[in-house]
Amino acid sequence: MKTITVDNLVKTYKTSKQSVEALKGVSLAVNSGELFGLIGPDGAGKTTLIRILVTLLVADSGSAWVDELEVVKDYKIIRQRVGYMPGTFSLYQDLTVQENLDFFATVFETFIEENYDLVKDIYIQIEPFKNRRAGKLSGGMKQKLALCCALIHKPTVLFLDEPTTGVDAVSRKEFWDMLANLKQQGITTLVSTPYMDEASMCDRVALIQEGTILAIDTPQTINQQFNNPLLAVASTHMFPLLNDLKTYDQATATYPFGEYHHVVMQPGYDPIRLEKYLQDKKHSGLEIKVVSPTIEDSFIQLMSKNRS
Ligand SMILES: Nc1ncnc2c1ncn2[C@@H]1O[C@H](COP(=O)(O)OP(=O)(O)OP(=O)(O)O)[C@@H](O)[C@H]1O
Repeated sequence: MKTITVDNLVKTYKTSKQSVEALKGVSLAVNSGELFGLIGPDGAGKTTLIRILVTLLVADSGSAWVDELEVVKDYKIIRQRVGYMPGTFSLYQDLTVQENLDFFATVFETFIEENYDLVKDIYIQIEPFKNRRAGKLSGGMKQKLALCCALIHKPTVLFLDEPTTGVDAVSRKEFWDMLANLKQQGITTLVSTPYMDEASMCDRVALIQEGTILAIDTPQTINQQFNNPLLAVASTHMFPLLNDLKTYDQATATYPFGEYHHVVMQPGYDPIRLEKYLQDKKHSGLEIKVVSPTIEDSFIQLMSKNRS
């Protein structure tokens, strides 16, 4: 069963100076119980799509359904069924943790105790700070409180807009563990993120760029479509190395990747010729190794194909 269906959505923002086509005919479907990632850089259209699905924004054309309800016609019922965590911290900074929770529970005419099983794991982590004002929490704790508030009425579908942006690595990991737990409880989640490495935590992902979906599949399947040889290259001077690799005729793409530069090579490239080329350019401490593509490499390839 599909819990979210998006069919050819178009949304253009018009200002007096310019017109921005934020969604250029986006279609996708999220299965019931799925943890679905919407992955894309800043400005890709993630927030626009989520805001249409949670009924806060109306598309110019196309249609969308959440929990088999149409987003424009059935907006009132959808608002009761979904949990939504916007990208910017949207809780009351001057209220304490407990007061924020009580407030959201009251709005949805429920009590924390009523759906305690659902929020228990998260609530336990924020409980020690329950008398602290929300504005004084760390980034990771703010995210946990916002997630708890979004879950308080036991939604069937959860929409999370960049919940891990600006959050430290440990809190990011904890957050994804919480999402995996919610999946066990049958909640369908659509989560957006600019971090490509987070794709591997999702059942399926859609890669979005400039309002266009470039791929929708499991992270594994997307990765299998990367079929060029890939090298990781390092030397003592990484910046000139990057420039020299970019101008090498058998390299189709070069980009910094952790401690190395990743270089996508043409099929049948000559490894000895590459090494000689870099030695002639006076690079010392050269390290060249063949590596397997990560999901990030696959996304970078898909995005550069879309741009060219
Ligand atoms: N209210 C608005 N008025 C004009 N342009 C807008 C408005 N909201 C978004 N945009 C533009 O629409 C495009 C898509 O923005 P959107 O916020 O949906 O992207 P995003 O993937 O969520 O990225 P971000 O993380 O930067 O929010 C961007 O070019 C953005 O500048």
